Amino acid sequence: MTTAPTASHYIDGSYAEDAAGTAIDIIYPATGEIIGRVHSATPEMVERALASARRAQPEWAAMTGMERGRILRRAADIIRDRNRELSILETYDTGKPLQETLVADATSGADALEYFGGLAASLAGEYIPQPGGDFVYTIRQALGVCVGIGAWNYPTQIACWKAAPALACGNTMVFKPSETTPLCALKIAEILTEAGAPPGVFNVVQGLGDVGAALVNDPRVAKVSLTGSVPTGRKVYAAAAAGMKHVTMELGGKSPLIVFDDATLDDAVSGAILGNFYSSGQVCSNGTRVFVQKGIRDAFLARLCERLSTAKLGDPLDEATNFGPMVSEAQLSIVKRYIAKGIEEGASLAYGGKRQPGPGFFLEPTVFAGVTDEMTIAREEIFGPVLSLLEFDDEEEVIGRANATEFGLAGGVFTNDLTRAHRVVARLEAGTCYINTYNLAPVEAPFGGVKASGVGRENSKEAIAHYSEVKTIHVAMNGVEAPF
Ligand SMILES: NC(=O)c1ccc[n+]([C@@H]2O[C@H](COP(=O)([O-])OP(=O)(O)OC[C@H]3O[C@@H](n4cnc5c(N)ncnc54)[C@H](O)[C@@H]3O)[C@@H](O)[C@H]2O)c1
Repeated sequence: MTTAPTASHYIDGSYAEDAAGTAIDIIYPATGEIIGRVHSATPEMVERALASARRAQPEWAAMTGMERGRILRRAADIIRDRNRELSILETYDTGKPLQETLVADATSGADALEYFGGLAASLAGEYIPQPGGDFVYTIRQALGVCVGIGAWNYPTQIACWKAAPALACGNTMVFKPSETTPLCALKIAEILTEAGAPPGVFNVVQGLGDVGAALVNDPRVAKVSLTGSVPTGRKVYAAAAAGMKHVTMELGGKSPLIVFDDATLDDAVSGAILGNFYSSGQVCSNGTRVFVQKGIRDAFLARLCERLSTAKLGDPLDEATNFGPMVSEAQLSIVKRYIAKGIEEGASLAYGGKRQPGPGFFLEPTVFAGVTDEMTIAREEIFGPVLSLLEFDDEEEVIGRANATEFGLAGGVFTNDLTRAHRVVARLEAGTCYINTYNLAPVEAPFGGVKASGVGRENSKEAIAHYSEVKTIHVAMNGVEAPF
C-alpha cells in the first residue's frame, strides 16, 4: 500500500498541488521514517478552496435533504467497504495500533456520515399559530461556508464529525487537518466525491496555524469548528468573534475519574486504562486525574500495574499490538518533560516512565501515585500515556477537587451505589460524564466541553443547531393595521 498522497490538497472535486508552499514531511511515528510529503497551502490555494466552497454552497443547499443525505450515506458505505485500507492509513498517519484503528476511526467517521445523512431529510422548522389565523413558521437554513480545523489524534474521525453535520445542513466546508497528520482527510474528500458530492462541497487544504488563521479570518466563512488545544481555541475563538462567526470549540481537558471504594475493582481499572492509555493517552476526554478512595487505593494501584504489564507495545500494524507510539518526537518530548516534572515535584513513579529504545516515538504507559492537586501533572493537560493517581476520603471533598480546574470536558465515576453515581455526575462540571464506564463517544450522543474545554457540541441532533440557522417568517392572513 502506498501512503504518499496523490497531492497535498483537495479542491473543487480533485487533487491540487502547489509546490511553492512550505514542505511538510509526513513521519510514520512507529519508525520515525518520512513516508511522504505535502506542501502547505499558499494564499492562492486557500483562495481556490474558499472560492470553490462558496461557489458550490447555494446549489448544495438547494438540493433536498434526502438527496444530500443519500450522498453522505453512500460515503459511509464506501468507508465501511474500505475500512481496512483506511485504518492502515490512519495507523501510518498517527501511529495508533491497527487493532484500534480498525474499530475506532474510519468506522466512527462512517457512523457520523450515516447518522447525519439519515437526519438530513428531516431538518425542518416549526409552525406557530397566531391570533386570527395569522401564523409564524420557521425554516432551518445552512450557514454557508464552514471551516473545519483538526487535531492530530483522530484525523479521520475529526474530519467526518465536522463534515457530516455541516454537509447535512447544506453547508460546504474547507477542512484543514493537523500538519502532523495530513493523510486521512484527503481520502475522505476523495470518497465524498466518489459518493456524488458536487465539486467544492468538501475541500482539504494543508498547512500550519497560519493557514488555519487565514481560513478563520476570511469574510466568506460563516462558521469555524476547531478541535485542538485550549490556547489555540482562544486564538481561533477571538478571530471568529471579530467576524461575528459561529464557532464550535472542541478543546483540551484534564478530566477526573473518581473511583469509590465500593466500585467493582476490575471495571474501575478497565475504565482507568481506557481513559488513560487508549491511543497512547492522546485522547482529549481522558480521565487523567484518577481519584481513588483510600480504602481501595492499594488494591487499585496493584491491579492497574499488573494489567499494564500485559500491554503489548510494538509494531502498530501487527494486530496483536495494543499500545502504539506517540504521534511525534515533539509530543514525546512534551510528555517526557511532564514525567520529569512529576518526579521533581515529588510524585512517585509507580509504573513506566521511560522511552522505548529503538526507532519510533514509543513511551511506556506511565502511572504516578501520591499525586497532589497542586502538582503540575495534576493541573495541566499532558496528552500522553500518563495517569495521575490521587487519593480522597469522601464524596463532598472529591467533587470539590474534581471541579477545581479550568477544564470541563469529561468526568467519570465508578461506584456500585446507584444514587451516589447520579448525585456525583450531576455536580461534575463537565460536558460528558460516565458512570461505571469511560471514553465512549457514539455519534448519537452529544459530545463537547464546558469551561475552557469548549463551546458547542458535536454529534447527535445537538450538532444540527451548530451548523444551521433558524429563520422566522411572520404571515398575516387578515390585512395590516397601522396607527395612521
Ligand atoms: N475536545 C475534543 O474533541 C478534542 C479532540 C481531540 C483533541 N483535542 C485537543 O487537541 C489538542 C491536541 O491537538 P493539537 O496539538 O493538534 O492541537 P493544536 O491546538 O496545536 O492544533 C489544532 C489545530 O489548530 C491549528 N492551528 C494552530 N494555530 C492556529 C491558529 N492561530 N488559527 C487557526 N488554526 C490554528 C493547527 O494547525 C491544528 O490543525 C489537545 O489539547 C487535545 O485535548 C480535543
